Amino acid sequence: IMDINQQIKQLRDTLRYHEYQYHVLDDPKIPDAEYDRLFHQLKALEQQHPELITADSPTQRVGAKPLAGFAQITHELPMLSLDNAFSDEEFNAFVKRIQDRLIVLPQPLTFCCEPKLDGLAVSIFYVNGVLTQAATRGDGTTGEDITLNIRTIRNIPLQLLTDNPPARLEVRGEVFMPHEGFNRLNERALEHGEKTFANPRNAAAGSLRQLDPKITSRRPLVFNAYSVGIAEGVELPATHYERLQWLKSVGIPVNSEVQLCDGSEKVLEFYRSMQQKRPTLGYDIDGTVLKINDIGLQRELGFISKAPRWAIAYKFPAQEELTR
Ligand SMILES: Cc1ccc2cc(C(N)=O)cc(O)c2n1
Repeated sequence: IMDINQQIKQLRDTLRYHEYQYHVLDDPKIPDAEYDRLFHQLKALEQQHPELITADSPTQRVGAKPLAGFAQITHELPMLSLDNAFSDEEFNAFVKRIQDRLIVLPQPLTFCCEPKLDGLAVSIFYVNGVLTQAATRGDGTTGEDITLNIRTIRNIPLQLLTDNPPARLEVRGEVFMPHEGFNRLNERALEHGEKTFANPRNAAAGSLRQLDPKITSRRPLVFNAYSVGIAEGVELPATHYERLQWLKSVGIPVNSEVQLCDGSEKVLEFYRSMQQKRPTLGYDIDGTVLKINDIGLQRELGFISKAPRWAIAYKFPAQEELTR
């Protein structure tokens, strides 16, 4: 039979595995009731042996008491905004600027293409595989420390799923609120005579800015990573797409619509297919993000003041306020 430490470790590993299957691979191996049973088994063991509780245990998602305010955090690498395109012509002009600039022009030019999630950009740090800090994008240079609130988002792992974690890893991505959770939240707010949110983006922002993590914990927030920031003690792949796959392999959720497109014609096909799919996704997007896939080329192209030369957000035409 296992001693308490072994029982606790096995329960934690089992819960982390099932969280990964459910939140990252969308392929749960056990019913929710079984997951809940294991979770409460761990909770009970930890309550009997509080000295064995660790901050990265799956039970430690909700902070104790509300904060008085948010500390400021300065990003080691600025969190940049994206230049916009509003037409095929503007996108093609973006591609032409790249082709004119590149010393060696690969044929075809490969883009990593993704939906542009309409939420809030955040930066999450893992030190030796453990979630240690999270911040809002803020003005791109300085954001707010929302670590306690980020820890409550169920699809963000408190620990990377690898035996060989990087010394330091910064994951950047978007926190958003799917339509189903948004509608439920507003219905409940109406029933309790509380204020409702105008749209899922505002609801996500309001939920992340709560000083009480217990409130954030009750909000249906989801995170999808879109890039790696700081990475120390790990050899990252040479393309953006492979880096996203690597993030998935260590337990970080990545949007399932991300795909590679060779050449601008295929990119415009992706843009149109996302526009078609938009009403069926179950969450708000306001366009697509199209990036040069090769990291070496990204480096060669660099940034214009605030935005990268190697990426563009091709937005959809503004829609009259969706009657959801
Ligand atoms: C570099 C960068 C900046 C903002 C981004 C924003 C999104 C987004 N809102 O989905 C996706 C990306 O790949 C981004 N990439």
